[in-house]
Amino acid sequence: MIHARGLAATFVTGKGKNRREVRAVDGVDLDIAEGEVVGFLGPNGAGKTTTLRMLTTLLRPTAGTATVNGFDVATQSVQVRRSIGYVSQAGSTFSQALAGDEVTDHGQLYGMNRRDAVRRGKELFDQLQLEGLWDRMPKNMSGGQRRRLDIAMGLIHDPTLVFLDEPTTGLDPQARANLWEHIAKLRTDRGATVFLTTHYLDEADALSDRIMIIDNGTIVAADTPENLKSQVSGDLLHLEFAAAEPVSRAAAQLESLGATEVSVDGFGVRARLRGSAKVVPGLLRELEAGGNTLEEIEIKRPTLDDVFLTLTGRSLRDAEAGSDDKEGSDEIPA
Ligand SMILES: Nc1ncnc2c1ncn2[C@@H]1O[C@H](COP(=O)(O)OP(=O)(O)OP(=O)(O)O)[C@@H](O)[C@H]1O
Repeated sequence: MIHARGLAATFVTGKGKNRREVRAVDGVDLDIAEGEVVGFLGPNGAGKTTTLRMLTTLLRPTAGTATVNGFDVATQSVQVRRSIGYVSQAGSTFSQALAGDEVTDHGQLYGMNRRDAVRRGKELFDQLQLEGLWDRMPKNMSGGQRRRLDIAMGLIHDPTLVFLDEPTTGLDPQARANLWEHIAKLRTDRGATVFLTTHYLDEADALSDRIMIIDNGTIVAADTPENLKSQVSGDLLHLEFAAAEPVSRAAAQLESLGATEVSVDGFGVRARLRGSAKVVPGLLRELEAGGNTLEEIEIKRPTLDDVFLTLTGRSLRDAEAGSDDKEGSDEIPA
């Protein structure tokens, strides 16, 4: 469905001695199979949107190659565009037209006749919980409704591959959860392949079969959410005892089981342990057999933020806080 090799985009900003090159995407390889939902995760400015714009032919790569649905993004942009759905970060609705007209016009842009576009648009309004909003202007809709309208526009011509750029940014938690359901249905109900960018860890985790993490224009990891979490960092284990005596024994036992970051604090022991579900029951049995009373046990599964931290040495949230704003410059691929 999508194959890219060495995809790169360099922007030139400023003039004269202020001239600067920004390597927004720096040699990305991608292989996305039919029916996959792939989450493209990374902090602000990591290169997500730029990659997406190259794959959707909105931006010509500075280097590298990519095919989408079998079409070359550099030489067959018309075929690529006709075969995909694209929902941009900014949305594609003009506020002065009625929602139904926008969707219908969009279908006609893709070569549909008006009757088919209206029929298909109404079907999508039903599926995306936009019933009754056909004659409403998008500017009078809620953020979640507008985002669902954007998705209806992206789906009007029935694409099998859908690109969503930060679909839930700016929505409240309820509207986000609602949109997640609709995104999940793109695959389950329509068999679509979905490529979505996000900087929300929970969103990538909840929706994706596979996650690709991009940082500074380079892919730093690509795997299922579960594999990423289990390979990169262990579960965080916290055992709390009723007395001090068993604490050091438990710590030694954890170390012998391969735990890392083992630390003792009062009557408690903390450690990171891979595959704790398999190891902890035996450990508890041994501790109990030795007459050690456990007051509390807590096991925290690693999050994607732990994964990002292990890979880059920064938390995704810190990376977000420290990221540059967009340059907003002339868009000149170098
Ligand atoms: N038109 C442009 N001119 C100059 N630099 C640009 C341009 N577009 C993007 N960049 C820079 O390229 C880098 C990658 O930007 P990109 O928008 O792809 O990141 P992103 O991961 O999508 O971020 P966000 O989550 O904020 O959308 C950033 O440093 C950004 O400032």
